[in-house]
Amino acid sequence: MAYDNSKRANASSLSTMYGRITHNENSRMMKICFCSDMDKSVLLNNFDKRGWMQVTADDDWNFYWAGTQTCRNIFSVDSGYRMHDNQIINHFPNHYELSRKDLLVKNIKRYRKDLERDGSALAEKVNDGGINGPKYLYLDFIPVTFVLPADYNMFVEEYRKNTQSTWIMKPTGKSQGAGIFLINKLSKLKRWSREAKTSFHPAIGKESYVISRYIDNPLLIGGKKFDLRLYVLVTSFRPLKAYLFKLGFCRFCTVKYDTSVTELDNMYVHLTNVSVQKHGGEYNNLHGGKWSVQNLKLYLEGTRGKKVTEKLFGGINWLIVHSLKAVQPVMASDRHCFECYGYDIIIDNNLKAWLVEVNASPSLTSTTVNDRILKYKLIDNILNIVLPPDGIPDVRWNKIPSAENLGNFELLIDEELASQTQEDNILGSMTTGKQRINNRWK
Ligand SMILES: Nc1ncnc2c1ncn2[C@@H]1O[C@H](COP(=O)(O)OP(=O)(O)OP(=O)(O)O)[C@@H](O)[C@H]1O
Repeated sequence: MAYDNSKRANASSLSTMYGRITHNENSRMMKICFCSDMDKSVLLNNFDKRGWMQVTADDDWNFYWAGTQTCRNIFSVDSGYRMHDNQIINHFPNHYELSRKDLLVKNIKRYRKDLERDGSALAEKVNDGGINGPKYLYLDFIPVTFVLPADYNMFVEEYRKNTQSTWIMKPTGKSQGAGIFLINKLSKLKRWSREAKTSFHPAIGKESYVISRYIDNPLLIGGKKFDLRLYVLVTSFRPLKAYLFKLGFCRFCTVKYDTSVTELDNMYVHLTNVSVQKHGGEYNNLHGGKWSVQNLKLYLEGTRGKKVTEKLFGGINWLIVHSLKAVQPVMASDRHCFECYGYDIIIDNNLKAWLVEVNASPSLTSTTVNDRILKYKLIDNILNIVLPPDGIPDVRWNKIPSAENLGNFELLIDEELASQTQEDNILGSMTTGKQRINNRWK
């Protein structure tokens, strides 16, 4: 879709009907015009409930729930499109700095290096005697990852340090488990490269992949692997303002976890994506292999204790905040934008949380009744946070929602409100005092 200013002129039919929405008394009577690339009931029902009117992208919209590509088009220099103060949109133009697997890793690695160079205590390293050398004490929350083909030689070096490790290969440009496979031998990677005609020679390779150390000791419940899907709303990157939706869920594999080599290609054992699991014979349509985060918390408090459970969830908040801080310098923090990210997190059996991926367009498809309720609430709560108290999109608003408008979201960080305090709180909920911080990550 191409955008140009002439389209804004074409939008006059609606503008004259309702008038440009401005912050005067009349505006309170006016309808909000929304545009959506997605035909999802959880979205449309929410807009409908608010009495909003659907318009096309060529009209003068106030609120756009767009696909990532549409958003990039709108912000592209070529489009010449200028948003006015009463327009907001659900993506940051370069969200891919966080949501593309290779860029996420690159940004986190750079963030750690920058902190290290600045002598920050956050970049402290510890030598746990492992063959892989010193680890970051507080920022070791992504599995060791390389981008292929660019980092092939570095990967081989790492692989040779421990040839017993399993690795997971993921194409950077795909989702829903497509093209993912596990390897436990370099020869398997080489064979695949030959068969797929994909060269891992840095100068020749075309499609890019990430290869990550496979977390082979996931926390199992009922013998099955699961990951967490958490929703994080960012309303600004500079200053950073982020909220965590408390109603996340676990997504379970349908087949019991099994590390034997014969099961390495069995994706029902290893990949937690619903898009993969729903094709399995064991998939349950009623609960969809999902469990609420609240249930997980109760289960962990009962089986492992309250303290370690709190520490785990503090650690999750910590990794979310620092993944956002890692992309903060490179994100175009346009005031018209907000974004709801789907965080995929795996917990290992030592109750350590690992960030697997961040999705910029988490699925709004509902696979179960509970799913529909949850996603409807998610959208409702997002709207309450991104809209000023009078409900009219306005980029001049200070983006400080009232406590009652947070709904099921909790504030993770608002650098404008109290920069250090919240970070301390997050760290504090993981542990208190330096010594205990050290213990946390040992
Ligand atoms: N390093 C890892 N260790 C263990 N399991 C992993 C690892 N990376 C990914 N997985 C598993 O593979 C699944 C798919 O990985 P990932 O989410 O990165 O890919 P995707 O296909 O892009 O998924 P999505 O549709 O969520 O975008 C994860 O949900 C998780 O179950």
